[in-house]
Amino acid sequence: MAELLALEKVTAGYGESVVLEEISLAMAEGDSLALLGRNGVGKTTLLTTLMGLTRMHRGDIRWRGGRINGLSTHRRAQAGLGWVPQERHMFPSLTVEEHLTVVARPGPWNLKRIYDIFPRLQERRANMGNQLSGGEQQMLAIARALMTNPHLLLLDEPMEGLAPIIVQELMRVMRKLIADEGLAVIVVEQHARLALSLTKHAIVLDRGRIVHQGDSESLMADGERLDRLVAVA
Ligand SMILES: Nc1ncnc2c1ncn2[C@@H]1O[C@H](COP(=O)(O)OP(=O)(O)OP(=O)(O)O)[C@@H](O)[C@H]1O
Repeated sequence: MAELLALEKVTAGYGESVVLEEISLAMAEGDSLALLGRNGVGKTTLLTTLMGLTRMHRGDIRWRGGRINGLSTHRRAQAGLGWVPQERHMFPSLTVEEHLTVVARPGPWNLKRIYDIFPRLQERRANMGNQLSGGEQQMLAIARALMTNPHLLLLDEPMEGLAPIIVQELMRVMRKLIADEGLAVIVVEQHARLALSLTKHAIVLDRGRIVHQGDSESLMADGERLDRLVAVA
């Protein structure tokens, strides 16, 4: 499989402060990566660095063969990086359908396919952004990123604060996206086992450095190691 994304010794942070140190990783087209680690170790910062929102001190980011270090967030989104931020960023004055249509770009994902995969959003198509439950907002945040027809979806704690039944529904959708649609994803998750069950590969960060890199299945099978690395309950 062709290389989709590669980070080479990326050191990045905010202003003078360094949060990520010497991060190197590579993903192929259609690959899926769980990004794990305790609170505050730099997982969100890694996603925002991919989107060009932090200060890169050193290193290179390669995207589909070209260096993108200097590209703006907007250009990265145009190049196929789809970001679903933790805060979801819904607009109170737009309907569900407007959230989806304003960002639409040509490609396999369109309104019909989005409504097929998220029937709940079709039911809510005329509701405003501030009239949605937390679960519906998360579905809309993912759907909106899909409407940009990304080559890689970056998901920042998609399950956070959601009821178990909604988590199940989102897991079903994400499994479909990854396994059936072959969409490449990076998923940051506090629920390590959920993220590992979805993905092929896993990375664990600690204090801004990669402390484990391997396939998700073996990390899942080694519960003791997993608990030690991410301190899950
Ligand atoms: N905008 C910012 N400006 C300065 N420092 C920041 C900023 N955002 C995050 N940090 C710092 O960067 C470090 C890593 O934070 P980050 O949010 O990337 O971690 P995380 O692993 O995603 O944690 P969490 O699971 O709590 O979201 C923390 O020390 C945090 O205080």
